[in-house]
Amino acid sequence: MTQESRQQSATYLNFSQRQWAHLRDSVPLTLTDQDLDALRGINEQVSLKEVSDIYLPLSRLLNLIVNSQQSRGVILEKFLGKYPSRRPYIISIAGSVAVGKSTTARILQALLQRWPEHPKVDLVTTDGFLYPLEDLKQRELLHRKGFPESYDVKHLVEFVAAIKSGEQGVTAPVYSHVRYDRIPGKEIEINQPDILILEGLNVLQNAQDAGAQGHSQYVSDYVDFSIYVDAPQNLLKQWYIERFLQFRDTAFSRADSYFNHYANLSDEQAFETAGHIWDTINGPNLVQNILPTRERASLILKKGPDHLVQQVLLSK
Ligand SMILES: Nc1ncnc2c1ncn2[C@@H]1O[C@H](COP(=O)(O)OP(=O)(O)OP(=O)(O)O)[C@@H](O)[C@H]1O
Ligand SMILES: CC(C)(CO)[C@@H](O)C(=O)NCCC(=O)O
Repeated sequence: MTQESRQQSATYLNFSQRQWAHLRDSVPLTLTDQDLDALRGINEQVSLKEVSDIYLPLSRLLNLIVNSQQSRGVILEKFLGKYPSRRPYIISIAGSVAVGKSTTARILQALLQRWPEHPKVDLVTTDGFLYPLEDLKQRELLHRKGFPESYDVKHLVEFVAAIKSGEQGVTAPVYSHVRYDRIPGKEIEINQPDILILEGLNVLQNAQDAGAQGHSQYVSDYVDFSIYVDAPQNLLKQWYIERFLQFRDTAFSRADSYFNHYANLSDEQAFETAGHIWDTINGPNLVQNILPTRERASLILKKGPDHLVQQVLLSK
């Protein structure tokens, strides 16, 4: 047994893909045609078998956990004589660049919204809290994009704290992968959701991390349930390069794309360029700042080839 699997078996219940898929059987869950259309719109590459084997049991688990928090509200109501103010349940999704955090987050949002008890599920990515590109350039942090120092952590924590305390009209900047920067003047407004899904590289970071020190509070202080999407590093690099090649043929050719000059790269040049960005930025960030936070997660989804989840680890 490796040190990694020994550590994980001490703190996590370990399910194979098949064992996990069975856990949805106890409550029959069916998807309507409308649900299926919505899910296909999220990412055509995700198979519906994957949705029902992996994400439906996960949405069932989350539904049970959120309900238990709502029951706690009822107990407090009896004790206090009034229902405590609404506090959104916060689920975070962490993991490497290109592991599929956004896709996982959007699938979960769609599935959780189907449960009658908590229809309002909002989704925010921490990408919006990266410093603007100009600031990153001035501070010579462009080659550190995604590292802890490239985020406005104070702003991010204030945002999450305001949502958790039940405030209305809480806003966040919006990031665009095409522009490679936040969109000037554009904001997302969050209004007392039942559940907030917060997705980003840095959501499990805290004061123990060398690169993330110097703050009095962290996002993880406000998170109720955390998910880490995991995959072997060779696959992550491959997925990053594949996405880069896809973008070269689509988004990069847009006039407002930061990577517009990459649109005409040959296959070989694009492969080289993406591999270099991975080896110099995203790979080192994964090893130094993201992977060390994995075992803090309440649940780990371990992916293999084709993005298929092969193992699920649930914190004991
Ligand atoms: N479940 C899945 N099945 C098949 N392909 C997937 C799945 N999830 C993600 N992908 C593909 O993997 C790539 C990365 O996915 P996504 O953009 O969701 O990752 P991310 O972790 O949010 O990345 P980033 O941090 O760079 O924004 C995309 O090309 C996407 O189409
Ligand atoms: C925006 C982040 C940091 C996270 O999603 C990432 O996609 C990124 O831009 N990384 C920097 C290196 C690169 O261009 O991939």
